[in-house]
Amino acid sequence: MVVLLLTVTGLCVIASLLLIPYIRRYAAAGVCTSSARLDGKTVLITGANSGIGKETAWELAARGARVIMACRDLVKAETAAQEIRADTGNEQIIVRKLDLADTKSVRQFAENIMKEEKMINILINNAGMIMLPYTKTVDGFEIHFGVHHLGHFLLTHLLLDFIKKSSPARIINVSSFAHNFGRINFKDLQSEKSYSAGLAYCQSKLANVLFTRELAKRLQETKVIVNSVHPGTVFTEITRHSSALTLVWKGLSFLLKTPREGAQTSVHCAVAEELQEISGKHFSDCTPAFVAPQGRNDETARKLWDVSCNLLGIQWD
Ligand SMILES: NC(=O)c1ccc[n+]([C@@H]2O[C@H](COP(=O)([O-])OP(=O)(O)OC[C@H]3O[C@@H](n4cnc5c(N)ncnc54)[C@H](O)[C@@H]3O)[C@@H](O)[C@H]2O)c1
Repeated sequence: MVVLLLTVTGLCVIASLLLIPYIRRYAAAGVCTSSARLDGKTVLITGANSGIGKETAWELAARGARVIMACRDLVKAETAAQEIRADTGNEQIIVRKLDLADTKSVRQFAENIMKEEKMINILINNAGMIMLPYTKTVDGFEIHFGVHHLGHFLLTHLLLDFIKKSSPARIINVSSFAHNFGRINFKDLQSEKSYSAGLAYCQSKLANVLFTRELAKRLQETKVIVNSVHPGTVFTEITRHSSALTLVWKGLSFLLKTPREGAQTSVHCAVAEELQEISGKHFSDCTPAFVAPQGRNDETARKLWDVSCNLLGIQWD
C-alpha cells in the first residue's frame, strides 16, 4: 500500500513538473517581441469573436492589418469587432459568417472572400471547442475532427491559390500541447466505435500538427509558410461544454494565461521577421516547441491528407 502511494505520488510530481512549463503564465517568455506592422496586409482569423482568436484579431488590428473575423455568431462577432475598432482605431475590421461544422458554409465563405477581397496574407485557423458529448457536423463528421481538422483543411484548400497570389503569406494552425496525447485512429476516425471527448480533441489537435507538416512540404517551392501553435493553457470560454472542466479552469485561473497572453504565439508566427523561411514547425511561447513522435510521422501525415481529401470529396495534389 505504502509503495503504491509513493509510486502514485512520485508519478504525480513528475507529471506536474513536466506540465508546469505548459500551464504556467510566462510573463515575458511568451510575448511576441516583433514590432512589425501589417499596414496594407489582410489577415483572416477563424473563431475570432472570443478568447485567443479575438485577442489575436486585436493585436493584428493594432499593427494596422485589415482583419476578417470569420465567425459562427455574427452578433457576438460584430460586438467584438466594434470593441477592436474602438480600441485600436482601425476601422478595417470585417465580420463574415463561417460555420466550420458545415462544408457548405465553408465553401460559400471562401467563394465570397475571394470575390470581395484583394488578398489574404495571413490565415489563422484558430476556431475550436473541447469536451463536446458525441456530436456530428452537418456532413456527419465527429465534431472535434470535423471542425478542427476537416473544416480548416477544406478552408485552406479553397483559399490556397488566392493565398499564393498574395504571397509572401503565412498560415497558422492553432493546435495544442494536447496533440501529445493524440493518435490518428484510421480504423475509427469518427470515433463511432468508442468515444471519449478528450481523446477526440487530442486526435483533432494532432491532425492540426500533421496537416501543418504535410502542407509545409507541399509549399516548399512557394512563398507561403505554415506553422502550428500551442497557445499555452489559457483562461478562455473553451471549457463551456463541460462544467467540471470549467470549475478546474476557474480554480486554476491564476496560473493560466490570459487570452491576450495566449494570442502571443499566433501573433509571433504571423509577424516575426525571422520566421520568413521557417515552415512546418510547431511553436509555443513564441519559440519552436517539441512535437510528439506521432506528430512527426510523415507516413501518417500523408495518409491523413489522402483520407481527408476522400472524406471531403476533393482533389488536392
Ligand atoms: N484555451 C486553451 O487553454 C487552449 C489550449 C490549447 C489550444 N487551444 C486552442 O485555441 C483555439 C481557440 O480556443 P479558445 O481557448 O480561444 O476558445 P474560445 O471558445 O474562446 O474560442 C473558440 C472560438 O471558436 C469558435 N468556433 C467553435 N466552433 C466553430 C465552428 N463550427 N465554426 C466557426 N467557429 C467556431 C467559437 O465560436 C469561438 O469563437 C482552439 O483551437 C483551441 O483548441 C486553446
